[in-house]
Amino acid sequence: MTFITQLQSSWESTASMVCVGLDPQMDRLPASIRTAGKPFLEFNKRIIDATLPYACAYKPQFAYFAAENRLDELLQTMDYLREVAPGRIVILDAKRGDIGSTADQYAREAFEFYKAHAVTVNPYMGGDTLLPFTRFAEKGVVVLCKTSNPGSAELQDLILENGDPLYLEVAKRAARDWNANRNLCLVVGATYPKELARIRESVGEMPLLVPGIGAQGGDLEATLRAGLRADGWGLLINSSRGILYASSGDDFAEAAGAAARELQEACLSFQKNILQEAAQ
Ligand SMILES: O=c1ccn([C@@H]2O[C@H](COP(=O)(O)O)[C@@H](O)[C@H]2O)c(=O)[nH]1
Repeated sequence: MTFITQLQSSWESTASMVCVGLDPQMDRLPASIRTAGKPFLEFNKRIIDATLPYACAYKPQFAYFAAENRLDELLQTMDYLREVAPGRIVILDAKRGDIGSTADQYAREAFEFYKAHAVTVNPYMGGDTLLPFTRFAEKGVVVLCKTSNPGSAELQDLILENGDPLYLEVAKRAARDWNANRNLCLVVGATYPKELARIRESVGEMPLLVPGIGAQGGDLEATLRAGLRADGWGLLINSSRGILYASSGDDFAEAAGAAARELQEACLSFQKNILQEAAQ
């Protein structure tokens, strides 16, 4: 099954567009988990179990595991997700990008070693550096386009000779030139709904991974209005800290489940209103 088919099936079967970010940070884990033999794995398992009914996707962030020398726990988290969440999409957020020969190794790492359904990549070295990823035709390649951080305008909003900002050129090339295997998705921050609307207009039905809801303060309704497709899907709404650290106590898993549920319900409620308005 291709990534796009899997993603569509995941949206519809879970009735959710929520992607739970797995960004375990040692100093934010509850004391009872911090002392476990494999604290990141233990934490992730509890979070996954609690959020599973409300999530269509999970996004482990590579840096959190690498910084603590806990990549074995990332691998075990990936195994656990395959075991308990078979219908969910797993995106390895590693933001890879390098010359082709090295990118080949990054692609093998994401798809063969970690067995992710998709990986995030940085396109700013050029389209040739995406090929090692996109040649895995069944896998998803999630290309940074307009990122959520406050400084993303510094380079991504630079105006080109054709009058377009750079991020829009990236979106257009993704839709026109880089998507031969129909396996691309773009990253667009929820902190930039106007830009999100311009990107949606340029890329047709392409799925968009949208971080920035929760801890970064993105506007959920504006995001959905800007980016939902006519079928009511098309967006993966990521929240990491807003779900993982909804409570710092021993009730952290219940609190994470409640936060994921609240986000899922808010998405569905906005989705319903937006589709109803479009039908009028
Ligand atoms: O533009 C981007 C691209 C990636 N991210 C990643 O998403 C999560 C967001 O975490 P929150 O705690 O929900 O803010 C994190 O893993 C980032 O590395 C992003 O935020 N913006």
